[in-house]
Amino acid sequence: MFDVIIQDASLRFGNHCVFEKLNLTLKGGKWTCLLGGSGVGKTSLLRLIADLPAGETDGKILCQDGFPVSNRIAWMAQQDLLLPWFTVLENITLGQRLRRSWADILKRRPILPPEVQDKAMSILEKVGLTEKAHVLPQTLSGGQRQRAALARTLMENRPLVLMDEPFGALDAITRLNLQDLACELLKNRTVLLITHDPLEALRLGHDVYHLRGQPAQLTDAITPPGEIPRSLEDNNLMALQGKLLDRLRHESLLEPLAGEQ
Ligand SMILES: Nc1ncnc2c1ncn2[C@@H]1O[C@H](COP(=O)(O)OP(=O)(O)OP(=O)(O)O)[C@@H](O)[C@H]1O
Repeated sequence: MFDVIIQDASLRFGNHCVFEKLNLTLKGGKWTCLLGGSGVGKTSLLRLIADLPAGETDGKILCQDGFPVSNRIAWMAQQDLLLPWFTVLENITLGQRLRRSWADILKRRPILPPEVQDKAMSILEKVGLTEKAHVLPQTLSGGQRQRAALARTLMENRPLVLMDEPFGALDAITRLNLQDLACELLKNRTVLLITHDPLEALRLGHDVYHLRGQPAQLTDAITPPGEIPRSLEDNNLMALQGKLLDRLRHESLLEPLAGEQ
């Protein structure tokens, strides 16, 4: 487990400075949650960490252990990005399929070696999708599709997991269940989760940040007490949610006022 240090990150699209000299440490093996209004720069920050930038960028992404961050990242998005013509099993082993070498192909090695297939089936069992391994994604519910996407993320077995509103489109109960499942299965990974839901951030985040303004800046971290996923019956959580909602609402009320001046 290693910290990921984002140092003096800047992003600009022409005259639009999204953020400038932004600093953030993702603690090793912990969940960092990021809230913020639409268009403030959350996804852009994720893309910058994953080295998928658009626009002019600056700054450094450092791993505490000195190794580069590339090849250590798994990504989970709001859209499950399952390929409709592949079965669930084929989808979750997509990375392994795409990384087949010419030698594997020329030597006619199986597309999925037995050990990869076993690992995939064991992950599908963990996310409760054993029965769905050989069906197409179109036959799955929204929650099942996101569980398949989580399984694909787990197949990649990367220490740093970047999640861009992965539960945003789900109903409240499915969302809570998937939050619990993700917490269990991503234990000891370093996770950066973007969400619009303060309760989700407070249930899952060891550190919760709010990105606001233009150029965007991070507020100080909120560090709710207790293990994650935190219980909904935790009074602390509800009190913090109230404060955070107030802060987020205050920001959205300020925006049109600033525009009027
Ligand atoms: N390729 C691009 N070219 C120009 N501007 C861009 C590009 N990508 C993003 N932007 C701008 O950068 C800003 C930040 O976008 P970003 O997608 O990071 O926001 P966000 O906080 O993730 O928003 P949301 O919560 O709505 O997804 C926005 O103003 C957006 O219009």
